[in-house]
Amino acid sequence: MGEVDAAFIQATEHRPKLAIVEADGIPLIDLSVLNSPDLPEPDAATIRPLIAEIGEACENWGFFQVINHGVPLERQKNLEVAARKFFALSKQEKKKVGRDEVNPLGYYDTEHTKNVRDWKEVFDVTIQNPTLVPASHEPNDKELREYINQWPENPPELREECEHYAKEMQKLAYKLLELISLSLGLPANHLNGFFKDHTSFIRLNHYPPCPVPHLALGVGRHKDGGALTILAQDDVGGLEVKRKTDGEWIQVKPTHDAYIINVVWSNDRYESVEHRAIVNSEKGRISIPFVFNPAHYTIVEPLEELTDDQNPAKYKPYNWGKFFATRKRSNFQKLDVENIQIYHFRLSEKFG
Ligand SMILES: O=C(O)CCC(=O)C(=O)O
Ligand SMILES: [Fe+2]
Repeated sequence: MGEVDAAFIQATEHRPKLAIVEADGIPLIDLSVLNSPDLPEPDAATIRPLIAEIGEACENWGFFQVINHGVPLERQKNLEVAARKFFALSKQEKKKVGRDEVNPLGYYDTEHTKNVRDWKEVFDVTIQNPTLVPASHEPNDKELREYINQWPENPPELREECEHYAKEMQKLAYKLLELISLSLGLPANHLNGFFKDHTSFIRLNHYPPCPVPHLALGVGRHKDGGALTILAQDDVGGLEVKRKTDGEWIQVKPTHDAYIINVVWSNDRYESVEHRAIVNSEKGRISIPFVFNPAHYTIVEPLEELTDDQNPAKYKPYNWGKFFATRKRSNFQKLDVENIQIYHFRLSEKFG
């Protein structure tokens, strides 16, 4: 292995099989009925089949892809090009916008997932600039801190491309939230209140070619922490999703002009799914998650409408900002305990 730091090496059971598992991919859902300029506002009967499809995809997979989503392709492509230019700069240039203990936005190349180092570098941007978050994870500390974007000098267009892209992602996120609400039998705007002062962000992921793709991962297995992730990937491929039915890792093949949607919340009715990214020895890869998060003061708890005697709440209420602050803190260093995850807020099985 020679030049590869042992911090990157996965335990045997987590190493990727590089042979592709041939399997039905995650569901592909066509949103054209929402976006066709020829149609008037879609009425309930027109979108009913779409809602059923979304409900099924969430229930069976927790992941799905959308096409004809209304986001102009050039928004994504332009951001990808700008991201590649940024990551091609020298380490020294990139570290000028490096993240630190005070401001976790910007460039970072030593993230660990489950205590193993990821074979990647990232650039994080918040959408509401500045974003307010709790200064510490201590429950009684009410102090807030501002996270502020750090823009590199080069490429100069990175900022504008991120901002354009963020606008499109917000539009798509609200559409998806409405569809998801409807698929849960709730009014379309039911979830919007949670996202009034949302604290969403965009991450640019770059996975450089890796000399030991059978031993390391671009990002180790994890569940996303926000409410909803909208992920764009380039045409290299590497995303794998753990299939619920048998625990097999399934590749999400890159699909032209599609976004991958990962639904994270809803009292386990729709369970967030584990996923990871594998790397390869030849090609660098870019992926761009947009993570839709509520405001820091939001108390996240199972919706009353989704709980009853038969389906009691499976999570304790928790403060979103404190959860986020704790997670950010533990992402910084290799810790002896596992990084905080949503399931740490799960009530014990006897309530579940
Ligand atoms: O690169 C990918 O396809 C997945 C990235 C991811 O899961 C993440 O950044 O949370
Ligand atoms: Fe993820």
